[in-house]
Amino acid sequence: MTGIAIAIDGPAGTGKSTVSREVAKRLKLAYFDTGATYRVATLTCLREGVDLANAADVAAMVATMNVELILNPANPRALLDGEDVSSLIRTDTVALTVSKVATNLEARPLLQQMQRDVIAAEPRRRLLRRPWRGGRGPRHHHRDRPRSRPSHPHDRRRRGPRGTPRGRGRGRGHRAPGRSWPRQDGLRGVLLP
Ligand SMILES: Nc1ncnc2c1ncn2[C@@H]1O[C@H](COP(=O)(O)OP(=O)(O)O)[C@@H](O)[C@H]1O
Ligand SMILES: Nc1ccn([C@H]2C[C@H](O)[C@@H](COP(=O)(O)OP(=O)(O)O)O2)c(=O)n1
Repeated sequence: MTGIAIAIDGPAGTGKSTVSREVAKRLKLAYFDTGATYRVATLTCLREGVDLANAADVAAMVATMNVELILNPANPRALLDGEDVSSLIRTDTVALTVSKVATNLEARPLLQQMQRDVIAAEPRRRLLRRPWRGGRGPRHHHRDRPRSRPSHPHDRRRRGPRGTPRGRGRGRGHRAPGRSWPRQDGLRGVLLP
C-alpha cells in the first residue's frame, strides 16, 4: 500500500480546508492546497492582462509563472515571483474568475503536472491534498509538456523593458528559505523545516 486517501466533501465554506489543515498538522503531513495553484494562475493572468477566455494565452502564462507554495499546514502560503499572494488569491476578484482557468483544457494539464511535480519532490513527508468539488481534467503525460519556455506576447511586459523582474525586487531567481525544488519556471513546493 502506498498511502491512504481521505475524501472530505461538502459545500463551500463548511470547513473542508480547516479540517484538512488540522489533519495534516496532527499527522505531521505537508498540506498542499491544489486549489491555490488555480488561484495563483488566475491572479497571474489578471495581473498580466491575459484574456481568460483565450485558452492558449492562459496556458502560456501558466507555463511560465514563478510560483512557490509553502506546504506547512500551520501557515500555508503562496508566493508569486517571491511575493506573498496568499490573501490576494482569496479575494472575490480571483474567486469569481478562477473557474475559467480551472476549466481551461490547455492550462489544466500544465497545472496538474506541476502539482505532480510538487508531490513527487516531497518524498520525506506525505502530502494531504485538499479535496475539491468538480470533474477530472484530461490525463496529461510528461512528454506533452513544452520543453522550453514558450514565447508569449506578455513575456516582454512581465520582464520589463530592460529585463527587470516583476514583484518587489525579488524576481525569478529568488529562492525562499527552506527546502525547495526549483524549476526554471512553474510551480514548486517549499516545506519549511
Ligand atoms: N468548526 C468550525 N467552527 C467555526 N468556524 C469554522 C469551523 N471550520 C471552519 N470554520 C471557518 O469557516 C470558514 C470556511 O472554512 P473553510 O475551511 O475555508 O471551508 P471550505 O474549505 O469548506 O470552503 C473559515 O473562515 C473557517 O475559519
Ligand atoms: N484539484 C483542484 C482544486 C481546485 N480546482 C478548482 C476548483 C475551483 O474553481 C478553483 C479553486 O479551488 P479552491 O479549492 O480554492 O476552491 P474553494 O475553496 O472550493 O472555493 O480551482 C480544481 O479544478 N482542481
